Amino acid sequence: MSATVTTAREFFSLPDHEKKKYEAKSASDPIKCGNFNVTNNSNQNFTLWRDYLNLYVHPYFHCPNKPQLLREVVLEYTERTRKLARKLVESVSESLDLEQHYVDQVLNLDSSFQLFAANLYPPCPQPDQAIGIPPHTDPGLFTFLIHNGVAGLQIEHGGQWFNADSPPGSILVNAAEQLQIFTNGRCKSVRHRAVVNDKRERISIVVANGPAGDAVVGPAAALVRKDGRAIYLPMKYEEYVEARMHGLVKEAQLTKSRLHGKSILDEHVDN
Ligand SMILES: O=C(O)CCC(=O)C(=O)O
Ligand SMILES: [Fe+2]
Repeated sequence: MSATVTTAREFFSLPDHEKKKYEAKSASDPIKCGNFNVTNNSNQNFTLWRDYLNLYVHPYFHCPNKPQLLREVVLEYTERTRKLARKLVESVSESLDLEQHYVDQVLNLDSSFQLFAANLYPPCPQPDQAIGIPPHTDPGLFTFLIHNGVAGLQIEHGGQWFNADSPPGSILVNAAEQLQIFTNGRCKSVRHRAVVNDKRERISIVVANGPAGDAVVGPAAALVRKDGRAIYLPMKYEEYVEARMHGLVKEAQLTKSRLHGKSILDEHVDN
């Protein structure tokens, strides 16, 4: 885990012309880096303070060639975390009495869509007027987060923000949006944000573990029968991710789906 943090940090230290090759051109580039160090963009009145590197790592693996060790380290970390994510999904499903076969068939985790993100938050001279990442929930089933030992992650609970800094050597696990949808609202995706500080640079490594891109994710049939209704609309995961990315680009519509311009996580009532 520490090699992953260190090597990802080295990516940000590469000369600009190396990083430029991977500068985000389109939201769906499999390798993209950039920064959000912009003031007053669109509807926000605070500065976004973050450099990032985003990689699609499964089912197809994409990674810059430099720094030298990055490929090897990201490959190992993402393979191992994929196994862990699978175990967690299986455990949750088992606890909800869902058939293993059904879960495999619907989510198709052999082809799971996995995203690796490195976030770099440089020390910020005015941390109370900036934010690393604004409040959001993550796409996917489970998100795993590790960091370089500097505090910054906050989690919302009951309308309040709490520091949620995991101890060194541990992986913080957040339930994400498709888990909420699949469990028909039983596992709530965790709203979180990253704050910045004026003293120490912070690095976080986030792995978003989703179902397969072509999996149509809606509430599990057995849970819908039990609950008498599906509270979310089904949607193909890759379409969801794409729609969401456009939301991210516009900064305004974090979880808006294309479905009637309605957030897929807004409760959907049939009548
Ligand atoms: O850096 C953090 O603590 C949070 C990062 C995060 O939420 C994300 O990349 O989705
Ligand atoms: Fe997140």
